[in-house]
Amino acid sequence: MDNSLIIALDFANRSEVARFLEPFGDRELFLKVGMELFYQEGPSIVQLLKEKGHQIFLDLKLHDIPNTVFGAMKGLAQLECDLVNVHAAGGKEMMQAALEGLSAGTASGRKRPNCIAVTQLTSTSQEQMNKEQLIPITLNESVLHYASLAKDAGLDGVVCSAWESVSIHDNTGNSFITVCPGIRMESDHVGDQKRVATPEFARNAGVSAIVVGRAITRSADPANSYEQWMEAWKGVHQ
Ligand SMILES: O=c1ccn([C@@H]2O[C@H](COP(=O)(O)O)[C@@H](O)[C@H]2O)c(=O)[nH]1
Repeated sequence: MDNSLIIALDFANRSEVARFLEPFGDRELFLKVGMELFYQEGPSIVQLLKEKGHQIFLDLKLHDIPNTVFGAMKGLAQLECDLVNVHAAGGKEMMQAALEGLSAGTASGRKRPNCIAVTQLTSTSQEQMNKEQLIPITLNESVLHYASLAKDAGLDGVVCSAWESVSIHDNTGNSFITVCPGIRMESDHVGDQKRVATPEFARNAGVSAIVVGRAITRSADPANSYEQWMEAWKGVHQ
């Protein structure tokens, strides 16, 4: 997990994924399969990508009653992904059920996937949280609260913005994973993201892994773009 750059495969189907991955050749990557791709292609897309040696973050953000999340995670565990997630807003009991489901579905002798909780989506602003979610505290406080809840539930880390990573690590310890989307180069379009940060900022904030989607997937030269992102993220020439 440490210092990974996870590419968000926000594509509609496997043909688009194959076209995107073609220029990377045999390079083994850390790939995120989210709702768009999974709902179209189902579990077989995960199996296909794993057979090619890629690590997988299955980003389905489960949020339901504990019993349902238990059953869903038990099934998802059989895909043997590296990382899965839930929404912390589902509560501590739901997060514990997610872990129990993962353990129940993981074959004996295998390590269960890491499980992390979304705190506040990186597309959420302070104003939106206060006015729409009616949470009358600062966004940073809300993120820290959800991170503590996730830690108490036994989860391995959280999804947050790079801006919150230092305070989360201060509160929960450095081994608690912070996975951060909303990463942009200075010149990139922010789009629908609200809490954005550059890869350099994320590195200096001790972020465990960054998630990069459109800046790479919509690039005219994705393999070259990936190299540039890796340089910016790691701070060295690969
Ligand atoms: O809080 C969150 C949780 C998940 N995401 C996901 O990350 C990528 C970001 O894509 P970009 O194109 O780099 O903006 C996308 O798949 C989201 O579903 C997030 O952005 N924020």
